[in-house]
Amino acid sequence: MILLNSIAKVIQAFSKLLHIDIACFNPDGELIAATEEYVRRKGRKSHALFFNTLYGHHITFLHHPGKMQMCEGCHFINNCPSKVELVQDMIINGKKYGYLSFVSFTEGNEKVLIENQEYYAEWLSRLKETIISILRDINEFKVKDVSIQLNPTYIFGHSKALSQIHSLIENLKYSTSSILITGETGTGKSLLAEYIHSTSIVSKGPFIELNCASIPESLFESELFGYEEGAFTNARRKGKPGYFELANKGTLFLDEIADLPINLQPKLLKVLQDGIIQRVGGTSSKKVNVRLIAATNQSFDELMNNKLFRPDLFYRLNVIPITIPPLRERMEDLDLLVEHFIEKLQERTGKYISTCTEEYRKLLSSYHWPGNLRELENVIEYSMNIETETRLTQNSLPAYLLTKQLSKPNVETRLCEAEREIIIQKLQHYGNSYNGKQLAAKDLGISIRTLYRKMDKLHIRS
Ligand SMILES: Nc1ncnc2c1ncn2[C@@H]1O[C@H](COP(=O)(O)OP(=O)(O)OP(=O)(O)O)[C@@H](O)[C@H]1O
Repeated sequence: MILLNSIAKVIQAFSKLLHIDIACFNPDGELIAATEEYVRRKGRKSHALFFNTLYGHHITFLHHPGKMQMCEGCHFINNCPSKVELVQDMIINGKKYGYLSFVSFTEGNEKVLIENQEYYAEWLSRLKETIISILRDINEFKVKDVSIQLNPTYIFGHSKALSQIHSLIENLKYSTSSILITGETGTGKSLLAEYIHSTSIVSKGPFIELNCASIPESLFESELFGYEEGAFTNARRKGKPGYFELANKGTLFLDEIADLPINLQPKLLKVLQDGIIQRVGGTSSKKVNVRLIAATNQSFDELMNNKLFRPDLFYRLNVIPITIPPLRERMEDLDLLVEHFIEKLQERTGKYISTCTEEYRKLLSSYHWPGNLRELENVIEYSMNIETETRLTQNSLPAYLLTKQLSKPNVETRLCEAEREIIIQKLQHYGNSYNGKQLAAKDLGISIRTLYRKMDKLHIRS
């Protein structure tokens, strides 16, 4: 759904030149850029299973793909809108960059592609080289291309809190002030950040997302600010742009900002104040124009009390604070969200169920949703997969949810809930990064492996 503006632009140019549709996928089979027609016809589904069958084939020619045996396992089996596809692995020196596909959806184009296979295969190879050279410069799979997700669907619902957030965002259309989004896990902070970008004055620029919890501390500075050639051992020739440079004239979304190492915080503060960055190992400076949105599910009061977050940076980020309440505090929005997720998941599950029974709805509304919207979406996806009726019924709800509804919690359930709360508290305190988990495990007196096992069992997101 996101990103790589430069790849999207190259794809548009090749598509215009060759009069065909084009799609580009990452090594996991997720779409990272495509022509609009491709997205309209085939959506943004992951093609992981299908591509696995193609790995190592170099260029594969698919005529009426939905009917081919090798398409077994693909969502579009027997119902594929593509007439012809020319697919190529993007592999260089054994490193997998993903897949590229030239597609024709019309009969006229189908004929041209079949008759000129070699010509198109040559262009496919050229496009592959161009894209790989871009991907080498960008940490591609953390970056998202807004150019093909112009309108992330954000459901605001009828609750007072969400209506207020909606009006605030309407008011912010022409602003590039920093925003700090807080809220429990799964409340929709990342989606809201994308939505704010897509409705803002910088929406034509890139939306670059960086999860601060996923980057090793030693790489933070070079990831944020980039580096020059020779800055350190293994540095790339010609250096590499950092996230600030990539987000120039657009939005930089720093997710899990509370995990930003304390020694880097003054550097971030400085860039936010003067808009000037200097690459690691570089001597010259560059002015960047970046709108910053940050998000966290941790409490800043606690972090600041424990001297893990600098108050000056907090105030600089918190110019416009937005707090998304947990789902259990805005159950008025549940119906709308259920409808939205059912519709959203039709394609993925291949079930064209459009609603649920009253009983199903009631059971959902009496649950407390610790995982918020993410958990709700997962429950609905589960139900849609196993439901045999034309509406979602209570029979398709996951067992854990039904047990919680039908019986009073027994001692074991209560213990699990207490354990879950304590672990979540510790993770909020120490952060969700690997280091944070190590500290949390130490504090709890368990090994990190036991912590992971418990997180898995108690459905705590790692
Ligand atoms: N208002 C909404 N309308 C529609 N879908 C939503 C909404 N809020 C969240 N979702 C969906 O719920 C899921 C979780 O949302 P998201 O990843 O944005 O949450 P988050 O708060 O950033 O989570 P975390 O803190 O764990 O990173 C996503 O699939 C997202 O699309």
